[in-house]
Amino acid sequence: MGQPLDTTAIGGCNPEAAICTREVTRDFRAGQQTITVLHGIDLDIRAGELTFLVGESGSGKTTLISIMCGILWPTLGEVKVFGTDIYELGDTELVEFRLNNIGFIFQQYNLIPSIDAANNAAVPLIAQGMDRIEAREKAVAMLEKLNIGDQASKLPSQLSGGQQQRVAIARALVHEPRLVVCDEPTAALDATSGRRVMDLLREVAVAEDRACIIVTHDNRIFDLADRILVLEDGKITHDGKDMPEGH
Ligand SMILES: Nc1ncnc2c1ncn2[C@@H]1O[C@H](COP(=O)(O)OP(=O)(O)OP(=O)(O)O)[C@@H](O)[C@H]1O
Repeated sequence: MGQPLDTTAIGGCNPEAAICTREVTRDFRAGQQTITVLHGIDLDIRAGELTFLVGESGSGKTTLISIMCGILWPTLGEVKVFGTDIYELGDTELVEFRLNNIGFIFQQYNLIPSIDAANNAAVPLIAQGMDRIEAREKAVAMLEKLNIGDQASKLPSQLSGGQQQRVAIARALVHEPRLVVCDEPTAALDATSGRRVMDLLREVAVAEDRACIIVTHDNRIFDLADRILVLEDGKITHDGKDMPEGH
């Protein structure tokens, strides 16, 4: 943990890096103008660590994690996830790669309103082809770990915001993906529930062959990071175990 990776290996990417970005740039069109949101990001995310990505609103955090998990194409640059150059994959292969390797927790929970909490949490397992009863059992077990097992049969509309967020977290973790990417996973939670979510992320998402990236503004959990990256105006300006002075 904490050792700098040798970035001079194969194509600039160390084969041991869980995620490797090289010269990742992302532009958006705004009317007649082009705005560059990410400026040539070079990063190696190590397996076995909780990596936090922090930065002011608009600094590009969501854009960067979306690129890292295969849902937003970079304008330029290369992204490897566990050695796979994800933007070189065909559409179907990319969907399959995401399904089998990546769990997302986004700020919008995107739960399916017409099915209950357990079936929402079971979605990745069912998409992978698991029998529905077995998938539901695993989903309920994950909801129990998040302390909302008693809400398993409720529709999303019958749950509080924090409970809906935990269903979304259960859905992201239920298939034990190798990469878990979270945008503000504790923002809607009280301190105790937030700690529980972080404990679960460490349990499920941190292992020798797994990686976890968390975008957060929540200074209650900064002490739980193994590594903190600060993004300012689309550039990484800090990379260390602790927050930089003045933040
Ligand atoms: N689809 C888009 N079209 C145009 N501009 C966009 C688009 N997506 C993001 N942007 C712009 O890119 C910049 C970075 O946005 P991004 O959401 O990555 O920032 P962020 O650091 O995650 O912010 P926050 O903490 O508020 O979520 C912002 O100026 C935003 O307006």
